[in-house]
Formats: sequence, C-alpha cells, structure tokens
Amino acid sequence: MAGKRGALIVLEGVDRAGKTTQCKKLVQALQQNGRPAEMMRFPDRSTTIGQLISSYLEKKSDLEDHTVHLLFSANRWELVPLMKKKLEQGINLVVDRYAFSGVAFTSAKPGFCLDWCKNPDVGLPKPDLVMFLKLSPTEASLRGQFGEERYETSVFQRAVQQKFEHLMKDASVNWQFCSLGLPILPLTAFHWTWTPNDVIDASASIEDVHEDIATHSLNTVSTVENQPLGELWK
Ligand SMILES: Nc1ncnc2c1ncn2[C@@H]1O[C@H](COP(=O)(O)OP(=O)(O)OP(=O)(O)O)[C@@H](O)[C@H]1O
Ligand SMILES: Cc1cn([C@H]2C[C@H](O)[C@@H](COP(=O)(O)O)O2)c(=O)[nH]c1=O
Repeated sequence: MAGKRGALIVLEGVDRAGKTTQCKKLVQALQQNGRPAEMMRFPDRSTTIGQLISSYLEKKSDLEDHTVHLLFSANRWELVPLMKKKLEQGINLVVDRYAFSGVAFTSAKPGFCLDWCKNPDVGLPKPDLVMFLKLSPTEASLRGQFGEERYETSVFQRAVQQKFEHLMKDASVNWQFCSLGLPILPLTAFHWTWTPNDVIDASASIEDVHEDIATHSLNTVSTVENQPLGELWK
C-alpha cells in the first residue's frame, strides 16, 4: 500500500434508527475536516442484484428466504472491488448497513442459525468501526414511512434487535454503541437503556448523535490510516 488508506466505517441498527441521516452528516463532517469521504449503502438498489432485492423489499415480488439472503450478500461482494479501490485511494467510506444487517434480519426468520447466515459474508472487507444506533421498535414505528416495506413490523424488528445484540458480543468486530430514544414503558426501561461499557452518550437529537459519531469516526480515521484492511469474521 503506497499512501494512507481510508477507513471503513459502518452504521447499523434497526429500521428508522437514523442511519441514513447520520451517514450523510458524517460524510459532510469528514470532508469539512479535510478527510475525503463517500457514502455507500446496502442494499445498493442500483445494480441488477440490487433491483431484485428492492422489488422483494417493496413486496412487488417474492423470493425464497435463503435465496434473498444470498442476494443481499452477493450485492455486497459485487461492490467489494470498488470499495477496496476507494479505500486504497485514501477515501473514507461511510456505509449505511453491512453484513450485520444481513445476519440480523435473516436469522430473525424461523429456521435460520447465525452461523449459516454469516458464512456468505466471511472475508468481506472488515469495518474499522461499526456504530450501532439503538432505537426501540415502538419509537421506530412512529418515524416516517415505517410499515411500507417488508420487515417493517414492530414484532420482526424486535427479533432483529435481539440478533444484533447477539452479534455485538463478538469482540472481533470493532463495535461502538449509540443509544437513541427513551423507554416508553417502565418494564422495558432496563432493556432499552442498557448499553455496554463502551458507550456513545447519544441523546435523541440528530445533532448530539452526530457529534458522538463524528468524534469516534475521526479517531478511527487517524488510527487506521497506516494499518492493513482486515477480513470480516476470519
Ligand atoms: N435522532 C432522530 N430523532 C428524530 N427523528 C429522526 C432522528 N434521526 C432520524 N430521524 C428521522 O427518522 C426517519 C428515518 O431516518 P433515517 O432514514 O435516517 O433512518 P434509517 O435508519 O436510515 O432508516 P431505514 O433503515 O429504515 O432506511 C426520518 O424521517 C428522519 O428524519
Ligand atoms: C443490507 C441488508 C438489509 N436488509 C434489510 C433491512 C431493511 O429492512 C432493508 C433495507 O432497507 P433500507 O431502507 O434500504 O436500509 O433490508 C436485509 O434483510 N439484509 C441485508 O443484508
């Protein structure tokens, strides 16, 4: 590797957690700090594979569950050469969802184990930082357009959240946590406000969440620029 490489930064979370909003703000902030940055998102609905996925998510077509899982993964793999090229050019990539969504959403369906779901994504470029935006399904369901696409029910999102929590126990991944939103019912308070030691102190405001995300990202960008890119789950 000749020069400094860019960082691979991923934002994850349940639907409507604010990932896209924060990715856009982070790209702007990095650029304003003199760090080249671009946003990518998965699924990337612009490719041929992405269009199959999009039609499935919009409930215009049906796909067998294993098949759509592999399509989501293929959609990431088809973008790997471009991702590596940009990272080698020193461009920081801010990615809206990645393999963790792939595993969390499919393994929330009956009959899917975590290991089977992870396998197709083993060896993808490993994120230097994965930030998880935690939002209760109740609050998510109150945000714009929730319910239009497949998977957008509170029951399913709750199952997805549990799968994410399991994935976050994997210390081989550089997780950072953001806790958004206040608990609505006292009984759920412990669950939804629980955060591990390594916490981003995020409030519900877009600006406050952004500040935390930007701080962690700038640290990561500086730290990894001379380090080799890793391989996920290897
Ligand atoms: N911190 C926040 N507080 C209140 N509303 C927010 C916050 N962040 C984002 N929103 C709003 O919530 C909605 C969903 O935001 P956004 O599209 O960024 O989420 P997302 O996680 O990318 O959603 P999805 O994964 O479902 O596409 C938007 O209407 C956005 O303006
Ligand atoms: C990457 C990925 C995503 N999904 C799910 C998660 C969401 O419900 C949709 C994508 O919605 P967005 O508004 O475009 O973020 O797809 C999934 O099931 N598997 C995946 O790998």
